[in-house]
Amino acid sequence: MLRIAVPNKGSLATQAQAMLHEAGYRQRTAQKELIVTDRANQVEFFYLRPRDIAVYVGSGRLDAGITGRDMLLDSAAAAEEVLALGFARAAFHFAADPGTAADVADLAGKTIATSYPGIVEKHLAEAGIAPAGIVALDGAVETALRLGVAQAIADVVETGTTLRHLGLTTIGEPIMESEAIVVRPARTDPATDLAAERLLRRLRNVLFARDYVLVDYNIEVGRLEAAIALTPGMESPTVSPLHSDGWVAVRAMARVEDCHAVMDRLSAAGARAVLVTRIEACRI
Ligand SMILES: Nc1ncnc2c1ncn2[C@@H]1O[C@H](COP(=O)(O)OP(=O)(O)OP(=O)(O)O)[C@@H](O)[C@H]1O
Ligand SMILES: O=P(O)(O)OC[C@H]1O[C@H](OP(=O)(O)OP(=O)(O)O)[C@H](O)[C@@H]1O
Ligand SMILES: [Mg+2]
Repeated sequence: MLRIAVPNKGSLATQAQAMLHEAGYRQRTAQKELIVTDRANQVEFFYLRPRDIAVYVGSGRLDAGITGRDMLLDSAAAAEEVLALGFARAAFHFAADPGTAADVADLAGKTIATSYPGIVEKHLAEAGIAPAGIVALDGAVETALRLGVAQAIADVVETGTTLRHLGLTTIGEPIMESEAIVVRPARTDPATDLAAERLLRRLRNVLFARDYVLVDYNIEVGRLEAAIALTPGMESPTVSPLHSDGWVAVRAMARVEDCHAVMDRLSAAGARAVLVTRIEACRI
């Protein structure tokens, strides 16, 4: 049975579980369920702290897991990113009180608080910068500055609200861009490769189904080519005859973010009954 790690709390948990559910897997119905067996799909799900997931997967005890790219890098586990999932997007930044450090080089000799000491040590070592020390904290690291525990921090920044509330400013470029990812062990067990590939294929198709819609419309044959130029589809649109002479029905896939602009242009090009339908599930 394939053994998969799923985040049990925090920014990743809800969306990771929703995605697996959309991919046709049984997910837990109560927060206290720590292991769920999906017999129909031959998969066992282990609900773990996101920070521990790369470690379990890297050790080979679990065959795959969902975690954050920053957490994978911080853990230095023998696990590899195999699919980016596009949610829990955040940047990882140094920050401090305004005026205390203009650039990352100014962090030399300063104490830095972070929940990601692995990322920070690696980044500073590569840049040849020696901090006075790194204080590893579990969370709420921004507060460490106010309490005088450190002179700078390194933390996840999404909207920047937390930094703004404390009057802090980022230093230099982001250390990295993170998002939810699927990780697999660097050395996979060949016995689970097929089942893991099936899981990845399902997740890729969930992403696809979210990104694309089906566009249907009727158009006069004489205007077909102009309309098809607006909806080229993935391979080629389906064109079917209509009962009324001289008209055809067209079906094509389009990117969800483009669909309203495409609908406007189709209407202007003479299309009638322009309909957009969400894709419930697919295998592309
Ligand atoms: N505000 C945020 N917006 C988007 N992604 C975030 C945010 N905070 C954290 N993340 C990302 O989510 C992943 C897990 O971080 P999260 O903060 O949920 O874990 P945690 O700190 O262990 O949990 P908690 O904060 O609940 O104690 C990381 O990859 C991180 O980059
Ligand atoms: O830029 P923002 O949108 O404000 O988001 C960033 C904040 O979100 C995370 O905190 P979280 O809620 O995970 O708490 P934690 O620091 O205790 O992990 C992160 O550690 C930052 O503090
Ligand atoms: Mg957090």
